[in-house]
Amino acid sequence: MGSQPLPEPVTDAGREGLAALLARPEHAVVALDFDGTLAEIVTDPERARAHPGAVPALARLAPHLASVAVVTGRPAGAAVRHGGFAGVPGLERLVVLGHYGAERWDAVTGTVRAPAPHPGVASVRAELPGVLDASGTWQGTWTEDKGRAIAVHTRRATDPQAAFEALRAPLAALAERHGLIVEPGRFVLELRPPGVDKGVALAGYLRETGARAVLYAGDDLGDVAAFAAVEELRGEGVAGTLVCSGSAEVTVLAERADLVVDGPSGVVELLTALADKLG
Ligand SMILES: O=P(O)(O)OC[C@H]1O[C@H](O[C@H]2O[C@H](CO)[C@@H](O)[C@H](O)[C@H]2O)[C@H](O)[C@@H](O)[C@@H]1O
Repeated sequence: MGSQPLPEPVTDAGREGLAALLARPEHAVVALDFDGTLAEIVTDPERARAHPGAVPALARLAPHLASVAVVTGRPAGAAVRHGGFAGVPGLERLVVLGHYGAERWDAVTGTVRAPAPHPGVASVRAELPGVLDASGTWQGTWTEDKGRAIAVHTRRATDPQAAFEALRAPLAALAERHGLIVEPGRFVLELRPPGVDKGVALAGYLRETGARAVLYAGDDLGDVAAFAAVEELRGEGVAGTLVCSGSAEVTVLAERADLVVDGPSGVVELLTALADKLG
């Protein structure tokens, strides 16, 4: 069986980023979003699982690198569970930055570090049913209580886009009343504490590891902050490659990416190609 061909970034910065990663992988971090990047989008978030090729590819790739990190809006423990990341040979140093960086799971300890919960979440939890009722009947709208944040999903609503648009303003007002922000995503509006995002989380982690190169892959609006952080870090001499896990639902990342691949299966092909090159 031959090697998986390595796709070529379309930008100079992306080509430089990939070349730096391949030249000195021990100084490189590969960081990836979970839903829509490592896992196919499904209608029920509880049923999301890492693409079957994702963990095997990461397990081959990670030993060559400074580190692999998953940077997700999910609670860190949920991402570990849905991803099947715990106890995998090769992923002994994996880190999951959950809740947009508010939580952290380290494979080396198997534990989650998290700050005290924001008090606004409990108030939002109490008021949300009333706000949803007052916003009209969006049949199929569904609430995911993530403990430190609450996500209102419209993917299963009769008109997902209309429900998303109609709920945006009332949920923003509810969040603001209690010191939270709204994080919009793929047919989801998440009410969560401010102060951290994927860019802050990723930049902090790259500084901690002393990485000189990073490849970041994402698919959704929450990943824009991570893209911006990588763009900024290029100015500080960290080589960066930005990968978009492409979908018809979100186009903003594709416009900024050095490389667009075909959803999670394309991400897995890329990870496999990198592992083949470094193996
Ligand atoms: O940062 P991510 O790893 O991309 O997590 C962001 C949100 O992902 C999940 O919702 C998305 O995936 C669901 C399962 O495929 C899908 O049904 C939903 O429409 C998507 O928005 C998750 O449920 C959220 O909690 C995450 O914040």
